[in-house]
Amino acid sequence: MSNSALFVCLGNICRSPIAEACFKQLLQEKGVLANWRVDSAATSRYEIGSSPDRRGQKCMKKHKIFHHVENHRARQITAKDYDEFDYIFGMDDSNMSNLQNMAPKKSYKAQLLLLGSFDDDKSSGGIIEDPYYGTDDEDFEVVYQQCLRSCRNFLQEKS
Ligand SMILES: N#Cc1ccccc1-c1cc(NCCCN2CCCCC2)c2ccccc2n1
Repeated sequence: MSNSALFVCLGNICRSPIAEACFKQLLQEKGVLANWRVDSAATSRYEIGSSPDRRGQKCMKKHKIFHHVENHRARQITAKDYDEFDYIFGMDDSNMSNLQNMAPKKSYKAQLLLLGSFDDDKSSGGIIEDPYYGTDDEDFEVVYQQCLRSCRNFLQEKS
């Protein structure tokens, strides 16, 4: 059974830490978290070393999932990640094209997947928008709900 997933967004401080935390929470509820390696990363170098965005922290604390990523510090994806992870999830089309362009020239293990493609609510067209310039908690709550539905459906499809 494949057991490693990397969640990726532009800066690794807003969307991908929330997705990582949702995925870990679902695995913990299923009693299989110990079987998985789960992490998150950025396509850019914008925020390397930064903690998750404070608005995202607030949202994750509200949903009691911040403990899964409270020690996370933003990092940029590496070529090694493409051979170490079974699944690499991007959040939007820009992430997906960056992931394709940053991939090693040779073949690699990871499947590159748009996380929102697993969301049964199709109103966002599978895109989890960047909330960085979002002005309130609502934007982060929308990201959280999209990530939770998508991660839940992905795990159901896998089992
Ligand atoms: N870029 C863009 C962009 C476009 C549309 C919506 C959001 C963003 C946006 C902007 C950010 N940082 C501000 C610009 C950073 N500097 C850009 C020029 C190089 C030096 C760094 C973000 C930081 C962390 C996570 C997500 C972010 N997302």
